[in-house]
Amino acid sequence: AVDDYEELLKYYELHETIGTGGFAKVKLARHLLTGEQVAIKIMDKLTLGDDLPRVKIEIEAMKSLSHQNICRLYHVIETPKKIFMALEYCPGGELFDYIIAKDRLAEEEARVFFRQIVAAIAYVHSQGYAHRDLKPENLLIDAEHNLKLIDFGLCAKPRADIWSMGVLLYALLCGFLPFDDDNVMILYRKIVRGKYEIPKWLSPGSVLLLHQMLQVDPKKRIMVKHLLNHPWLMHGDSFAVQWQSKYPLGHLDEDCITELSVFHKCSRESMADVISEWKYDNVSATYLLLQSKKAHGKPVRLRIPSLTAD
Ligand SMILES: CN(C)C[C@H]1CC[C@H](N2C(=O)NCc3cnc4ccc(-c5cc(Cl)c(O)c(Cl)c5)cc4c32)CC1
Repeated sequence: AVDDYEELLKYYELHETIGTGGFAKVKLARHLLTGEQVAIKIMDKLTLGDDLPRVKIEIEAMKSLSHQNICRLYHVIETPKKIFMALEYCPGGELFDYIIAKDRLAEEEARVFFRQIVAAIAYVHSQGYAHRDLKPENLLIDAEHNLKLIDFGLCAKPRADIWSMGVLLYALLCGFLPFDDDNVMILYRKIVRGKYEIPKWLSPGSVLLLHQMLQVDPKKRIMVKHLLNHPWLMHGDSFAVQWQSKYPLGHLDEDCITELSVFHKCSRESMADVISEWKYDNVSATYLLLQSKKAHGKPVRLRIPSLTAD
């Protein structure tokens, strides 16, 4: 249905499909005003069926999550038949494929990635959410080799992510899962039994941390706040994990407001008021993509629409 794409094509140039999620297709696109690449997650409401509430949950959660290790939502467009989400593009693909390609990661590289995962989860929990679907497929690698958490379709208010982070750390360090089986009942029994293989290459520090995270009894598991300055994460001269967001929603960037207010021929105050409404329309997308350009050392400049008509 071309008319469903009419609104999207006002603001983006669509390119090839770069991936498929469970009930979504993800296409590469370019935001016309800023020239920045984005990933457009395209969902058909009819085929979504009972999964529609899950998409609404993901959208509401992502609107309030602004963090350097969480895939940023820029724009939401809903038409009679489709839902489009313009998201931060991550050219490095899935962490899952990265681990497979390298067989397993050295402890130093695993530590750098795991600190980013702990920062993302500490931030998500500070906003009152739990991701609840943490796995290597849901962590993408951006252009600067940083991790970005995606797929908040299962997130909810309670907190339940520590054990999953233990499985993630095990996968980073070992290249395979601590509990695995094709038969789901056998897998379930392995999980509740809580016993897993400890390969010879694991350091004593990592064995201890895994033990503290993979406790079957939730009450015995380490808490996120104790992870932030855990000896394994602080190994060497590293400092505690800085989990706070570098881009809090409440703080607006002056340069981006200036460029937008000049472009829209309005005052900086009224531009700041419009941005602060966070409608996740093209104003939100343009502001966030200008902020991203600035963070990557690119000029905070918009393109004149007539020149983008080519
Ligand atoms: C669980 N897996 C199978 C799902 C796949 C879906 C395609 C993904 N993908 C690529 O395949 N190539 C490159 C690529 C680049 N930038 C992306 C940015 C955002 C998302 C994204 C974000 C959210 Cl929040 C979300 O919910 C979903 Cl489904 C996708 C995917 C990207 C991507 C990788 C994970």
